Amino acid sequence: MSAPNVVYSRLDQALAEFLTGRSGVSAEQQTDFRQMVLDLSAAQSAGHSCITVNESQQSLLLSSSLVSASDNTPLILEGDHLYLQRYWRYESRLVASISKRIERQIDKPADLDALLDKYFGSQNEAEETDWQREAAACSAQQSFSIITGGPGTGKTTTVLKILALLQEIHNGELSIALAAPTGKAAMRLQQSLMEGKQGMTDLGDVLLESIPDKVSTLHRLLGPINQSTQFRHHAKKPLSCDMLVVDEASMIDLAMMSKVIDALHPDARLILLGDQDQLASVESGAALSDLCASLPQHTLQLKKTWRFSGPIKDMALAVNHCQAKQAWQILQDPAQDVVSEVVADPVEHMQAHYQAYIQQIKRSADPEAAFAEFSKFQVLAALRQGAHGVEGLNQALEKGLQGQGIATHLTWYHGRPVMINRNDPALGLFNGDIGLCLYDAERDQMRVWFEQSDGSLRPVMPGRLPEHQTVYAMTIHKSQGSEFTHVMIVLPANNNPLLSRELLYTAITRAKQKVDIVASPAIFAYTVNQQVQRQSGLQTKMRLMTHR
Ligand SMILES: Nc1ncnc2c1ncn2[C@@H]1O[C@H](COP(=O)(O)OP(=O)(O)OP(=O)(O)O)[C@@H](O)[C@H]1O
Repeated sequence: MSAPNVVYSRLDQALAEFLTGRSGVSAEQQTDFRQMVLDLSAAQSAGHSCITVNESQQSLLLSSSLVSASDNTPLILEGDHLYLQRYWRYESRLVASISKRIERQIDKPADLDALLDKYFGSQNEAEETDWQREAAACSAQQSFSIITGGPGTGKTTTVLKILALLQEIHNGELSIALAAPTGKAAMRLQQSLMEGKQGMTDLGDVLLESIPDKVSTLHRLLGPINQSTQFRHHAKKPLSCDMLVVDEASMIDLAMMSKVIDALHPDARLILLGDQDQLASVESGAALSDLCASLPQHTLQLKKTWRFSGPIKDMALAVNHCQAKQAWQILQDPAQDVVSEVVADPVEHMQAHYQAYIQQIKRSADPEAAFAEFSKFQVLAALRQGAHGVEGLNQALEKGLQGQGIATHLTWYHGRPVMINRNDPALGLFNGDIGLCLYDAERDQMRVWFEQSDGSLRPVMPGRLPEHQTVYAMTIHKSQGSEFTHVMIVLPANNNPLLSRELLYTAITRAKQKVDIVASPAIFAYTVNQQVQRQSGLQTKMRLMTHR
């Protein structure tokens, strides 16, 4: 049976036709076979790694030569989970390499307790547990660990101390690599590490220099091969580092997670940092939350928030704990204006808050000043399409800006903000990077400016940009790994299966100072009550593997 409201893409249909034609099942079974492939293909696009099939479907599937329980057929049936071979392999490889890694015991370093005291202070039994210290103790003795926690819980601070502590143990000889899934996330981690290191000068130059602060994207770390989904580094040609730290790990999809772990030397350590309550990756899999659930002894959750307080934190917690009524009350609370409902027309609200940016670019074409204004406010929409989706909001805003003399009828106009949608390592641009198009009067040229990881700006000619889109509004998915001073969150007017608590939580936690929300009470409550359920066999496989 097909799931309600599923629209099958042409790719789903073509795959179903192709496989059914070669399935070898009887004519009367072909309709059911085709339906299963359609559902599997659509599920994949929706982020699931597999679908669950009942017993009679299993016997039908096993009567086809295209289905087996091992890896040499296009479809794999493992228990009641049906996979496309590729995703089954990613899951299996990931489980096998993590299992090998966690079997490796690291002896407790002799001076570990003293070093933990040095970096985290001594832990008195009567005091509440210092989870940062616990995370460090865990990571120092395990070759695979996950440190999770909401924004501002000290993940970066903790990892910096862990790196210093391990370098002390290893006489500064560990080769450490740092990475994040997107350019933006890499840049944020790099900035936090540089700031953190400035506060640790008493460690001495030699130790500080052994802690890297250059962060690369996962793509760049693995070494992309043009026109291919393969990388230069893999199990047979592993990365040379002794230790890898990956931030924003909730954004890593199953395929990438499997490739990253494959590319690590079997003796290398891995620390994943992330917030397991955030949205899972856009692609298939919810690898971080599956791994956290499967490996509690390797997962440390930081619980105390150091940066956030007040209504943004209260709102994020209420949403995360599925307390729709409390969250709505915070939104309506007249005693605070940090988190508020937008009652005006969303496009007018948006236009009003982009005024500072518009006035800035009218005054000058200085890219630094333009970025400073642009980064103060960002619209995050739940959906791509529709009047309240990214496309509708961007179009309506551009139309409004024409009245202010901004030439938005042109593709490239002075002030157009764009977001890159595809990695272009040769050009040094990555999915999620934001550029501002500014008119250079001296050259009589439009140039698009991008921030680099060291904070400097560089121009690129518009014609050279990889796939991109206008970005006054961006999807919440695209905002992962970024922070903005003030965000405006726009939910659609009608219920939509893409709405979820994780989506809203991710959007709220992007804001540093202020959150405005466009939503009816009913849509808001619906969103808070919906939870993303991703079908995957990762937890089952991990359980089986670790209990062998
Ligand atoms: N144990 C601590 N004592 C005092 N301040 C702390 C502690 N841990 C973290 N902080 C402070 O809290 C702030 C947030 O820490 P940090 O950037 O490490 O959090 P994070 O979890 O990495 O945040 P994000 O998810 O937003 O990247 C920083 O200013 C940091 O100095």
